[in-house]
Formats: sequence, C-alpha cells, structure tokens
Amino acid sequence: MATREDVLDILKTIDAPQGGDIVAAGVVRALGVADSGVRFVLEVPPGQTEAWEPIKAKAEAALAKAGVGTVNIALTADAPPPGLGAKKEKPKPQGPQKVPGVDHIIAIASGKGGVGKSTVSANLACALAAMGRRVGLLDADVYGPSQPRMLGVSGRPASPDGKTILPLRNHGVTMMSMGLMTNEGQAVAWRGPMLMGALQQMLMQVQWGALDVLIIDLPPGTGDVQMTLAQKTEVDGSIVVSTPQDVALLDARKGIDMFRQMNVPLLGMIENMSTHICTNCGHEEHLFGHGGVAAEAAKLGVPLLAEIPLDLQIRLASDGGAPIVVSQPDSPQAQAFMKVAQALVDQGVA
Ligand SMILES: Nc1ncnc2c1ncn2[C@@H]1O[C@H](COP(=O)(O)OP(=O)(O)OP(=O)(O)O)[C@@H](O)[C@H]1O
Repeated sequence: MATREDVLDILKTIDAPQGGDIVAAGVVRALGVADSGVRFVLEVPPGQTEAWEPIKAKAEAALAKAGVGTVNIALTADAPPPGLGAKKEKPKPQGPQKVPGVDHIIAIASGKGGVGKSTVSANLACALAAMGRRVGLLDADVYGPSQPRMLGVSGRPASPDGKTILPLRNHGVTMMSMGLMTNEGQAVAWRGPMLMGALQQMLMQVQWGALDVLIIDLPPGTGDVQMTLAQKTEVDGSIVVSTPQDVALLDARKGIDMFRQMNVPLLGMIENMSTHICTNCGHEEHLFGHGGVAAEAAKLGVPLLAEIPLDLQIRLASDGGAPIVVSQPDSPQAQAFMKVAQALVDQGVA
C-alpha cells in the first residue's frame, strides 16, 4: 500500500498554475490514504475551479499510474467542513487603528526641540476651532509639556470612573496633556514602554467626544512616541516644523524619513522664526537665515504651509495662555496660522 508520503511525493510532481507544485500551493486538503485508495480535496481560490480541472485530471492520472487504488479528488473553491482538514482562518494582523469618534489625526513634529512645534500646534488648534471645527489637542510631549500653559489651562483632569479621563477645554479646543498628569516642573523620567502605554491611554481613554480633527503635539525627534503613534494609530498626515538653520533642517529630514517609512503622509512643512521684525524700528532681519525650509519642501515636493516670523507677540501670547490666533486674530501673524488651518480644511484632513 502507498504511504501518505508516497502520495505527497507524486502530487509534488504536479505544477500549480501560479508556479510551484500543488502541495507547496497549499491546496491539497483532507488527504486520506487507505488500502482501498486515496481521497483528498483540492481547495482552490474562489472562481478558479475551471483552471484547476486539468490539474486535477493530471493528479488523478499520476496517482492511478502509481497503483494507489481508487483515486477520489474533490475539486472545490469552498473550504471543506471543519474536521476535514479545513485551514483555520488566521487572525488578520492588527494595523493602525482609528480613535473612536475622531475623524482625522494630524501630527505636528520637529526634528529638534525648541523650534516652535508647540506654538504651531496651539495656534493651529485654536485657528481650526475659530473656523468652527471640533478640535482636540493632545500634548504628547512628555519631556516638555507646554500646552497647558499655552492654552491657559491648569488643574488635574478628572476621572470619575477610574477608567476614562475627562479632558480640559479652552478657546474651543478640547485638550489633554501629559503635563496635566504630572506636577508642573517635575522631571519626567519616562522609559519607552511607559511612553507607549501613556500615549495609547491618552488616545483611547480620554473622552475626546466627536472631533473633526485631533492635533498631536509630538515630542521632538524620532523616538518611541512617534513610532508607536504611526504603528498603532491611523494618522492622516504630519506637519514638520523647522527653523531655517541647517542643523534644524538636518534633524527635520530625519523626522520626514521616519514618517515616510511608516506611511504617514507629509502634509507640508512650516518654517518658524523665519524672519525677525524689530519691535522698535520695523526692520526685518533673517536671524537664522531664510528660505531653507522652502528649499527643503520644494526638494521633497511638499507644500511650504507657512513662514512664521520670530515675533515677540507670538511668544507673549503663548506664554500668557491665549495663542496669538485668539488674542490678536487680525494680526498678520495670526493670519499666517489661519491660512494653514484653511489649507488643512480644504485638503479634507481637518
Ligand atoms: N515664531 C515665534 N516667535 C517668537 N517666539 C516663538 C515663536 N515660536 C516659538 N516661540 C517661543 O519659543 C519657545 C519654544 O517654542 P515651543 O515650545 O513652541 O517649541 P517646541 O518646538 O514645541 O519645543 P519643545 O517641544 O522642545 O519643548 C517658546 O517660548 C515660544 O513661545
């Protein structure tokens, strides 16, 4: 009598349409080998039974020639019933998830610290809120959380049921920050896994409510927070903020590469502190050089969304808890942020 291995060896001589043999193709199921003969199921992809008829005939002929007894092959495009060797469906790999109730997520990133990423995030969030969008702002910068100060909120968020966290709200923006979970000024020594857990907790456990867009103010650089965000959460796009200096741009490029690798679209770049206008005489100076970010954006084929001047009013407004978009909405500086917000709405990502 032929053994199971003998039968498989014979079947391995028969080619599958997509290349390789039919055993390697994984279509031979429920193989039964007995004294009386051989029976099995050829389970082929849906709609392909016709293409597999000649292959079934070849298998029948080869087995008959080998003298294995009666040959009974059932050709089907349906999975055989359980117990007949049906392959269990593997659970689908978990890709990036949507945050419930949140339509869009935009990550604001920078390669280097101190380039104004939080200032841009706060102003963009307030600008979108002023345009009537339902906006959330998540300050994921655990090393230097600044949104509570910029949006003028303080106090600890409540958690009435011990599971969900109630966010805070000011200037029409729903806001949550790691800075609100720690004492002000306290050095936070977060390790990678803690960061990832904290970010997921902020995204999933904070009661954001229904939002058109959630802005995420990322920590500078390309660390655990950025990676976890891109892997676990569906992000509509990123905006990279940079000052015009070469060093800042060099780091910004690293951030851009990371988002590219993680399939997060780059919505555009913002040059911050691009020019300085003297408060006394109105003279314009390019303290950090000018146009570096525009050149980089052109090279990458992404829009330069704005060139924000280095301006005392921007800093005073942020430090005072009412970003310039709120405190001086008609100023040219505020208008620069409003333009970016409008562009995001026009693009359908906010
Ligand atoms: N265009 C600007 N004009 C004047 N001051 C600015 C401007 N942009 C940012 N600043 C000021 O620079 C400082 C750093 O800005 P901000 O906190 O936004 O940077 P950041 O990139 O988020 O920094 P980090 O994430 O490293 O803490 C703040 O005091 C802010 O008010």
